[in-house]
Amino acid sequence: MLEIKELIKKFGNKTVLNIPYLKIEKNESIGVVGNNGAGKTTLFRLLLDLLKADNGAILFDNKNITQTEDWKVHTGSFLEQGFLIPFLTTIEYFKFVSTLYKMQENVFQLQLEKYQDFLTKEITQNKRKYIRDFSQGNKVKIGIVAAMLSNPQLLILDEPFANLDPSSQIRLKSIIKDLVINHKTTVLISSHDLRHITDVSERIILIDEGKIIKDSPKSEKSLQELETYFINQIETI
Ligand SMILES: Nc1ncnc2c1ncn2[C@@H]1O[C@H](COP(=O)(O)OP(=O)(O)OP(=O)(O)O)[C@@H](O)[C@H]1O
Repeated sequence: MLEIKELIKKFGNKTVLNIPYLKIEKNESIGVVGNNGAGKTTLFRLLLDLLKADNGAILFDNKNITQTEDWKVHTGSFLEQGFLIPFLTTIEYFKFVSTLYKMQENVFQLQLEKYQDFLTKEITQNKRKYIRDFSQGNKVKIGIVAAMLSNPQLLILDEPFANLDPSSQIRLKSIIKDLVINHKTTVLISSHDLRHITDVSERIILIDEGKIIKDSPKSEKSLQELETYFINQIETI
């Protein structure tokens, strides 16, 4: 589904991402981990064509994402609150998103129904409340649901668990697992929480200073290796 070749991103003189090659197959669930500033968000922004690479290419179904729009309708993402439109109500925003993805009304309604529990009553019952007036965590929920609304082939979420309460984290993990198992969605998620990541991902990619230093299937052993890596990072500070 996705192929990255010779990808380099610099800010000024500093190379913040350098990935010679990475392949992501359809229906993989991938967790991206790494310390602050490692390059996780930069990778996601490049995958979404929100940043221009200094070198290399990203292919979605063999087509360069900078040269075609085809992948956009198959990709759902939520990286940060800048993706939201604060002066809209939740339903107005979801409707806007459904239009972008050319969703039929009945499919849109079914999808909304599916995510009612995750959104919780605070969001679903406050129909006239603007997105700007919701709490940080509830804004994140709205952004995540918008990303999943169209049942995308590829779902990219940056730190989705960070602002969520424990109940919402559990609900989100169950939703992500359902997407992977029942809808064959390809999922790329970053998180600083190794437990959340290993709960929802079958493959874990570790980034350090812009480079992939570990890429392995999830297992007790790989989780231990990750924990050791992060402990060693403390000792080298
Ligand atoms: N617009 C920018 N201008 C300059 N440097 C940037 C810019 N965006 C990111 N960087 C730098 O690129 C590097 C990678 O940042 P990135 O946000 O991708 O890391 P991250 O792994 O997502 O970190 P975090 O876990 O803190 O979210 C950092 O050194 C960061 O300071």
